[in-house]
Amino acid sequence: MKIALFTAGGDCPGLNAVIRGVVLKGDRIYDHEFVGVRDGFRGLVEDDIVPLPRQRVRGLSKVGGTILGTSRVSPFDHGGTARVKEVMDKHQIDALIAIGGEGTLTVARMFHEDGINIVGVPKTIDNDLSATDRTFGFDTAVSVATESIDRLRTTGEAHSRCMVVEVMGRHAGWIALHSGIASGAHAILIPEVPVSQEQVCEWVQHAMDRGRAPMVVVAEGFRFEGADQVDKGRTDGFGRPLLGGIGEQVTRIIEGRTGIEARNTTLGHLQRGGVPSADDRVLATRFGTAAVDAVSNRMWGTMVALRGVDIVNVNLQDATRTLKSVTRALWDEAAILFG
Ligand SMILES: Nc1ncnc2c1ncn2[C@@H]1O[C@H](COP(=O)(O)OP(=O)(O)OP(=O)(O)O)[C@@H](O)[C@H]1O
Ligand SMILES: O=P(O)(O)OC[C@H]1O[C@](O)(CO)[C@@H](O)[C@@H]1O
Ligand SMILES: [Mg+2]
Repeated sequence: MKIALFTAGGDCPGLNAVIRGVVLKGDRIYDHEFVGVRDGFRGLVEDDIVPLPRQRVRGLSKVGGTILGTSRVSPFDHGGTARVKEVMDKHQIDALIAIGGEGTLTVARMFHEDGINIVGVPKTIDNDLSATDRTFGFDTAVSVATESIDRLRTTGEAHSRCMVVEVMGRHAGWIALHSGIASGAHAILIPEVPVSQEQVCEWVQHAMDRGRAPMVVVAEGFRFEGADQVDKGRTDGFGRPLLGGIGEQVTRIIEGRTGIEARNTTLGHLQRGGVPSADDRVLATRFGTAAVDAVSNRMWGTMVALRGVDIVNVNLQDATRTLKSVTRALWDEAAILFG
């Protein structure tokens, strides 16, 4: 078979390990031919296709980013499935492997419904896909955030300041929850659990009174009780608001209400860049080799997923139905130690 791979949506550590896993197993076991699509859906509608021989994927499992490039371009603004079929026919491509988050996989489901042979691989640092126990990229993002918080803690302690850290995650609080627990934060603020300004200041004051430099981890999608999400006033390539700015707001509120000096650090894209962790390399490689099995078995309209220690195949229809959110019970477990 001739198979085209593409990566779409935000990049994340491990994408190259998936590409390597697909191509090496596909070449060795099935004798498939591979091509790469440049910049996600942009390359698919603009016919930007490059050869992807096994030599091209050598040593890639430890390399961050994606050798294919990515974008948030929508295929439906540029001819949709009809155009994609045209490009596939021109290159005699039998099947697509879509590596992306919930947005990309939703489009993959639509392609499948329109008769395109496609298999998905879930990725995102946000870990917000319900059909898989974990997505690769998340472990690396949590490690980067945790190391950063550890560093902020020593400077916070030196100055007896409250340090606020804004982390990514879009509408899910997974990165905040995990990095906050790992670093022993005095408050973890997530989109799933709005809390009041009074409560946050009470935790900060309590930590200060115990002789600690208060550490607050806030997810970009958090909002105070009764308030709206804070965004940058700009939109992404698909017209959705870019989240960010809540860390600065939390910092000003803490200073204003408690008189404790506070500083905000927004980690931003540092969480997505650089080398993938060992765990993410392993998961991404396993997803890649399983995806090429799924294509070879013509399991169109499915994606690979982690269940326990096993890699399984799930229907894209089920996989894209709901986001995976942090439960109140999980947050409550962490909240016992706040303040
Ligand atoms: N419901 C949809 N209908 C049509 N196109 C969509 C839809 N959802 C997403 N897309 C297209 O797919 C692209 C990739 O999706 P998105 O930007 O949500 O990233 P993702 O794959 O979810 O990854 P991540 O969230 O980790 O960045 C979008 O920019 C958009 O062009
Ligand atoms: O790379 P962009 O377009 O700034 O998007 C940032 C968004 O992408 C993610 O990093 C991954 O979905 C989110 O956590 C964040 O809100
Ligand atoms: Mg998404």
